[in-house]
Amino acid sequence: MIVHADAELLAEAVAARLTTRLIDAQAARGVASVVLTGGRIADAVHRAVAASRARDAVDWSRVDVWWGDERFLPAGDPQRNETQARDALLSAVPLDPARVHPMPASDGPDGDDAQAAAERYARALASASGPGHQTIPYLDVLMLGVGEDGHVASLFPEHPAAHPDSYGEATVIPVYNAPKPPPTRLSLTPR
Ligand SMILES: O=C(O)[C@H](O)[C@@H](O)[C@H](O)[C@H](O)COP(=O)(O)O
Repeated sequence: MIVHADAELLAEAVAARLTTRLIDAQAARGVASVVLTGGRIADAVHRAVAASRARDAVDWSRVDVWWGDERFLPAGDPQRNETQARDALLSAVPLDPARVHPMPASDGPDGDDAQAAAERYARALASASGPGHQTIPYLDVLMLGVGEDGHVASLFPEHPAAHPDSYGEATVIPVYNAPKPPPTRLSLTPR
C-alpha cells in the first residue's frame, strides 16, 4: 500500500500511474481498457489526467471505458458517475464514442428496472469479451474508491447484495436500499 500525504498528491500520483498503464497496455495490446469509479478522489484523478501533458501520449480512440458501479439515476444526472467522469475527463479527450460503455440510466431502455439494466450491462460486458474471457473483457485498469464504511464499487459491507450467495454467477447486479444515497445502484461483482 502506498500512502500519499494528501488528497491532491494522491490524485496526481494515481493519474500518472493510470496514464502510464494505458500507454503500456496500448504498446502491448494495441488497445487499453479502464473501469472507472466515482467519488471525490476519482473526480480529482480524472481532472489531473485531463490537465496533464502526458495524456496526449495515450491514443484515446483506442481506450475502452467501462464503469464499476453507477448510481441508478436519469442520464445526465449530476450524481451519476458517468456524468462526473464525462465532465472531468471524457469530454476533454478524443475517445471513440463506441468504446464508451456507461451503465444504463434509470430513463434508459429498461426504464427504472434496475435488474434488467444490470443484466443489460452484463450482456454488454460479455459481448465485448474475447476467447477465454466469456463474461467480462480483458480489463487493464480497475479503478476503485473506498468509502468510509469500506464499500467498493456499490458493494456495501453487510448489505445482502454484496454476499456471494446473493449475486451467484452474476457479473453485474442491482443494489437496492444502499446505505449511502442514492439508494438504487448498479455494481460489478467480484465475478
Ligand atoms: O458509492 C459512492 O457513492 C461513491 O462514489 C463511492 O463509491 C466512492 O468511490 C467512495 O465512497 C470514495 O469516495 P471519495 O473519493 O469521495 O472518498
